[in-house]
This record gives sequence, structure tokens and C-alpha cells, in this order.
Amino acid sequence: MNTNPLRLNHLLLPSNVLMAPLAGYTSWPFRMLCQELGAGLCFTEMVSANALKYKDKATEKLLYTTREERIRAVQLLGSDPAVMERAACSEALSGFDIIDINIGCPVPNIFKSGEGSALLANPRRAAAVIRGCKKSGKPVTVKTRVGIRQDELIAAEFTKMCEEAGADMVSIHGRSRSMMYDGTPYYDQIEQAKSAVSIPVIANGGIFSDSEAQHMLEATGADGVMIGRYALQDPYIFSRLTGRSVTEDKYSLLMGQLELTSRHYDETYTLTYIKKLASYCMKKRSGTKKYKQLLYHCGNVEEMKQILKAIFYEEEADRR
Ligand SMILES: Cc1cc2nc3c(=O)[nH]c(=O)nc-3n(C[C@H](O)[C@H](O)[C@H](O)COP(=O)(O)O)c2cc1C
Repeated sequence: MNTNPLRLNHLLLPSNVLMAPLAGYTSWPFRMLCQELGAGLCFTEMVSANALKYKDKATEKLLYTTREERIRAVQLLGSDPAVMERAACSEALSGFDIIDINIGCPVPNIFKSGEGSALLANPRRAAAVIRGCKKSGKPVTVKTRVGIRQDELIAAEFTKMCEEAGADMVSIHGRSRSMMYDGTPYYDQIEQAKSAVSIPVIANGGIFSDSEAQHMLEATGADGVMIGRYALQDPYIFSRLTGRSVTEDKYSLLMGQLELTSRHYDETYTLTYIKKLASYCMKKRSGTKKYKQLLYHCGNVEEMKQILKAIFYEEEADRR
């Protein structure tokens, strides 16, 4: 695929293949991995603007980053412009370069509270939220969907509103809220949105292979693509699409993630994250039930190393 660096306000993203924010996965270790493999930008998972004021341990973990992450993007969830402005300008986010606003989350309790994809029905409020976040002086990006219902798709007008309110980039998940995470994305909606604005538009949704990434780019004319779930099962998609050479096999990659996570997070967090990631990495492989059981009963990091070795090193060696 023809990939290239992407200008976002004053920042130059090294590639136009982006990693989607994924709650429970896109913590600092996984973002570092995607960066190493060629992803142009990664986002924290969504962080509630309201929760920021409590400074609790869970939010602290979500916001963990280091200078080794070259461009740091935090995603905020909220619908009160004043609260969002305060969060975007807060000391807690001072280490981040980009503020991304979640206008796509379909989860019922978030939707009912007027946040996430509910803001698609309230463009004036969404515009005020964007203007509030812009007070941080940082580039502000929006991640949204093509609409709430399939019979009322509004990608072009909503993206135009985002640009007018000051957004520096809009990533569009080509599905409506009602479709949740399934079904063919509306490529035409993303294409119309791209034609309506001059800021970068990123196309997201349903990319599960290199050829689907290529197709997404061609069908929408977008400035880049954003990959979500598929990157968990095959993070190498970033290196293939961007032409970056990588020698590490899956076993070394997972061991690297285990080492990195255990150095920066507590053991409970490390084990939970590695169990989920290793399970994703086993997708499409047969006979993995016994390994999944081993993974889920594993109680410490040393034991986890042995299990990863059995699954990803010895198994692979047997196959060769
Ligand atoms: C487990 C999971 C967690 C997600 N968390 C977030 C999130 O925190 N913020 C967000 O904007 N989107 C979130 N999404 C949506 C993804 O970023 C992406 O838009 C969606 O999965 C479609 O892309 P894909 O088909 O490539 O996975 C999440 C999706 C999944 C499956």
C-alpha cells in the first residue's frame, strides 16, 4: 500500500496508518509496540473528563505515557463543554500532544448520558466541546461515526461542523451507532466527508487484512486508515502496510510486551493485559483451548513466560 507521512497541524505523523483507541488494550505498552511497527499515531483508550478530577489510580494508568512515545494522543469522553475544556487544559494531560474527542462510543449507558455517539445528535454541543478543548492550544482531533441510525447518515455535515469548530483531523468509523461493530462500513459516507473538508480525514472500520486497508483508502479517498481489532491479532499489519522491516516473531513480540508492562505496571494489570493480548494473537489458530485455559489460570509473570514459550515458541517450532 502506498503510505506516507501525514501532517496534523504542526505535527508530522510518520505514517498515515493509525491505531484506533481500544478500551482495555491501547495502554502505553501496546502503543509503543504499534509505534515500533510503523503506526503513525496511537491513542489512549477513552478517559472520562469527569473522572479526571478524582485523580484515581485507574485513570492514572490510562494516562500513563513516557517520552519514548513520540507523539502522545489522549482521548477524552464527555459532553459538557466546560468540563471538557478544564480536562483538556489540566495538568494531568500536560504530557500529551493531541486531544482526541470521542464522538463515537455506542455503549448504552454512555449514549444515555449524552456522551460518545450521542453528540452526533447534538452538533451545537459537539462544536462547543471542540472549541473548549482547543483552549488547550493543542491540536484537537475527533473520532466519530457516520451517524446514529442507518436511515440518517450525516458524516459530511458533521465533519464540516467539526472543521468549522476548529478540529484538526476527523477519524470516521464508517458504521452507524446502531450497527455497533458489525456490517460493511459506509465507504461513500467517508468519501463525502473527505470531500467536504480540507483537514485530514481518516477512515476506520472493518479492516481485517492488508487488502481491506488498501480498499478502504481507495474507496473513500481518505488521508489515512485507522485499524482497530485486527491489530490485536496481527500487529504486523502496521509494518507490512508501511514497509517497515521487522525481524521479531510473535513470541519475542509478546515477551517484549510482558517485560515492558511488568516494568511499568503492577502484576495484576500485566497478567490481565497479556492474557487478553495473547488470546487475540491466537485467533485463527486451531486447538488453542488448552492454551487459553493455561493462560487464564496463570498467577504470576514467571509462569506467564513459560506459558507464552509453550504456546508461541515450542508450538511454532513443532510446526516448522
Ligand atoms: C474492545 C473495544 C474497545 C474500544 N474502545 C474504544 C475507545 O476507547 N475509544 C474509541 O473511540 N473507540 C473505541 N472502540 C472502537 C474502535 O476504536 C474502532 O472504531 C472500531 O473497533 C472499528 O474499527 P475495527 O473494525 O478496525 O475494529 C473500541 C472498540 C472495541 C472493539
